[in-house]
Amino acid sequence: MADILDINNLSKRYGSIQAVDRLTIRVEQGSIYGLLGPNGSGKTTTLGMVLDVIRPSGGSFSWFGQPVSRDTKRRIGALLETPNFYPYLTAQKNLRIVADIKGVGDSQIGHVLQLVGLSQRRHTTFKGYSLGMKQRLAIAAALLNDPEVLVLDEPTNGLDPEGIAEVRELILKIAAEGKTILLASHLLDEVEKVCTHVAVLQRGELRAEGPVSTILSAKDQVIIGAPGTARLLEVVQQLPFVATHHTERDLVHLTLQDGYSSMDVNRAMFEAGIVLSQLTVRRKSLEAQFLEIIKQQA
Ligand SMILES: Nc1ncnc2c1ncn2[C@@H]1O[C@H](COP(=O)(O)OP(=O)(O)OP(=O)(O)O)[C@@H](O)[C@H]1O
Repeated sequence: MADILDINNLSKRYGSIQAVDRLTIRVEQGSIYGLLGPNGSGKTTTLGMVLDVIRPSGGSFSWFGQPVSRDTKRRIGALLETPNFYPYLTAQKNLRIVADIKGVGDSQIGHVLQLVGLSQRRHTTFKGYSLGMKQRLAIAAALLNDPEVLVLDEPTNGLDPEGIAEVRELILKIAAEGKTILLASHLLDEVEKVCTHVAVLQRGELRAEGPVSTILSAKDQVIIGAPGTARLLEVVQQLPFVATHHTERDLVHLTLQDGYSSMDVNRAMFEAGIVLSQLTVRRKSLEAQFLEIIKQQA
């Protein structure tokens, strides 16, 4: 897959605050890429830099293999904050104004209204829209120039559950049209439901990156104990299907590679002549997984 966006050691410092610290990520064509992190982790600053509205302190990035330019910007649709629409004009008229500003003509208006599910309400004035509809209209505006990439900052912020569901569905629909999407979110649940890839940020630093299915997979933890922890640990270290392990008090905590279960652990221990005094499986929530990623390197 071709790279849409390449970010290389990108940094931003505000006085004593290192908002983004040598961030390196690649966004592949066709992905829905989530920047996930708590408030203040540098998501908005990162989006601002790649959209050329915030000047980096260091590092570089390229869009479609090229430095940022008017040409590359034309291929990107972005929604960093809720845009101002005219409250007393209809959705359609508002989009006409945006199309005019973007210099793209009216040809896409019907299509984008359809895409965001507002065709039926195109003659309603903006002030009569719910927050969810307003957000969808804003996304429609960002799509007017038929961009290859859509960049969204916290796209469901402030919406009610129905609005959140609508916007998430819309993101998937836009991606299904072949567009690449880069979005920032502090909601783990959102990234898990919507994104194909994720970069976890904390205090401006990259903590984990990759396909959502591997980074945020909520793996079970197998906890085992036996008299003689040293020998137990020795055997654990030789098991090829153990993904991670650590010791807490006298117990060894394991995560296993896909396709293996506590039964395999039990069998392997038995074969090594170890009789386990404890074997427990702890289901790990996604939330716990995320907190662990952040905690690991804090
Ligand atoms: N213009 C600025 N001047 C000084 N510090 C800033 C500025 N913009 C952002 N920061 C600081 O940089 C850090 C990263 O902020 P940023 O807004 O990028 O994070 P974020 O992950 O998008 O968080 P949020 O979801 O709260 O917007 C924070 O500590 C923030 O206070």
